[in-house]
Amino acid sequence: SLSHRLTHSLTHTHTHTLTLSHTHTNTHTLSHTDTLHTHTHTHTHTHSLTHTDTHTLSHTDTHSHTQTHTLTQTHSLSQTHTLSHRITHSHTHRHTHSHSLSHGVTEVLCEACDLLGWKKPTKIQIEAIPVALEGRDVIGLAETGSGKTGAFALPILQCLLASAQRLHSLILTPTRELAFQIAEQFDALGSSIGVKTAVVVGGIDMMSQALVLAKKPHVVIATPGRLIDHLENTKGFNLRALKYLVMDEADRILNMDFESEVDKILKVIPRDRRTFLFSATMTKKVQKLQRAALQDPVKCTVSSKYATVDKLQQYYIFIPSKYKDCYLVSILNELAGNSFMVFCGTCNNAQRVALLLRNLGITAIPLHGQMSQNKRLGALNKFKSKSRSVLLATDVASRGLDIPHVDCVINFDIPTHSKDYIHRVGRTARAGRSGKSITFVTQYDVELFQRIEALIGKKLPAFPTQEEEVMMLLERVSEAQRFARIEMKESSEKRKRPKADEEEADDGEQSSGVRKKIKGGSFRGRAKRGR
Ligand SMILES: Nc1ncnc2c1ncn2[C@@H]1O[C@H](COP(=O)(O)OP(=O)(O)OP(=O)(O)O)[C@@H](O)[C@H]1O
Repeated sequence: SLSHRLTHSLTHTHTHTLTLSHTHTNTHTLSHTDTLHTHTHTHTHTHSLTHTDTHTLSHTDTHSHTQTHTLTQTHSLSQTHTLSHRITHSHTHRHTHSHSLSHGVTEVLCEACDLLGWKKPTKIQIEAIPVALEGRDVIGLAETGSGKTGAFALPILQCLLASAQRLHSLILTPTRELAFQIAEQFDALGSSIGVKTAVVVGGIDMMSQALVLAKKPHVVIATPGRLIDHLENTKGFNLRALKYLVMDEADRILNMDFESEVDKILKVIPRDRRTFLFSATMTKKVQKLQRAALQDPVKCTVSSKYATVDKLQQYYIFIPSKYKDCYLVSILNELAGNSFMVFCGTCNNAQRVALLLRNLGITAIPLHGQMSQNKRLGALNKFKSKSRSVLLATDVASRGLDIPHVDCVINFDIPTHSKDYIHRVGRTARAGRSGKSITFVTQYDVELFQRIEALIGKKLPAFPTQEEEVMMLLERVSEAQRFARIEMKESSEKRKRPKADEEEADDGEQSSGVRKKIKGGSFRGRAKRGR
């Protein structure tokens, strides 16, 4: 009965020769892969026919609706069981709401956006999605927090809907946390159509990742180093059938740090693929962009120059280097009740300042590259769930992390690369919310600060502080500094000892408890202007 229906449907389609021949061309190209994929694509072919057919017939003939259903069931015989099954669902939907497509995004994905509370597409999504759906390569440049992830995830999901395939897309990101976050967004948008994702990042057991990869997910989200590891060492894993490559934070991925990794990856994925580059700051160096091997890309630029978000109030304070800790404590105290991300230049300083703040009763937690991956995720989750109000981070957290409730970003150590400034302050004032940033500028940082102002094309106002009040904290901050130094020393000795339980720095939450030696309760309770 199946074949009968198929023939029937084909007959129908034959009347629409134009569309059909298009589908045929497609199949032809695709079948030039290995045997396994020819198999999958045969199904895709079937599906495409159905698609064309349904689309045309649905305006006139209700009967064709049922027909499509049966045909798509054929499709679900392929490996991609769940996805295909849901595809049926989406098609059925399309019949009932054939006009509620938005910017070319199909109904079922629009519904997933609705569930996330995305009422209308953001500017970059309006620009990039239709172009990506046309099958073009895209360079997407838009300010922080403007929904770039959705701008590349939706077209990929839609492509998967049209022709389901395992190991279909690869998203490269510079940091582990960002990889998890992107996977969450793919899962949220794609769960109703059964999309399977895998996160492949360092700091996590290779074996368990290999098992996940053996299940052949549709979308792999990876940091470059660990992906290479798997490409080289995990049997049966390859990306030879890849359809989409995305470089998120593309300027960073195309940077020197990832040079050899990216080159290796590009060698083992098909040339005949789509490539998307997205970032809030993009390299202008054509040479670097060429490395991504884009084919006639369309540039979707939403912000002119390196704009920071309108709803972000940016300040600086000019202070002597030796009083930085004191000013930090004073500002955290003055703006108590908010959530802060405080950026430090080194892992060591992030750790030190976290201990110092904790000694003063402020719920602070560090996040940096010398912590174990478990601790890193733990710290992020504690901050996300608001059980810690201050996250002390290095630039490992400056890009991409989407934590909606961050009210204030403090550049405790000024960023040495001006572009990092844009990414750091972009952790607040996301998706239309407002936020504040304060950059500490010491006698040593004037030139760097001027470079930042030139990059963003703005002169920043000074953040108002009362010097005398700040200085009143000096004694207590000095005491806390002293204890933090002792704790740092203790934990570094612990690490040096053989058989230390943890090789990497921990987050200090289980540290020696020196802070208990500082008498009295919480710092805030006693501060002059505390609230
Ligand atoms: N159409 C939309 N409507 C409302 N919110 C959206 C929409 N698209 C994305 N968002 C939300 O906006 C937030 C920021 O999105 P996203 O993380 O993709 O930003 P980004 O542009 O990648 O930022 P960054 O440059 O910092 O990486 C997320 O919480 C996301 O859920």
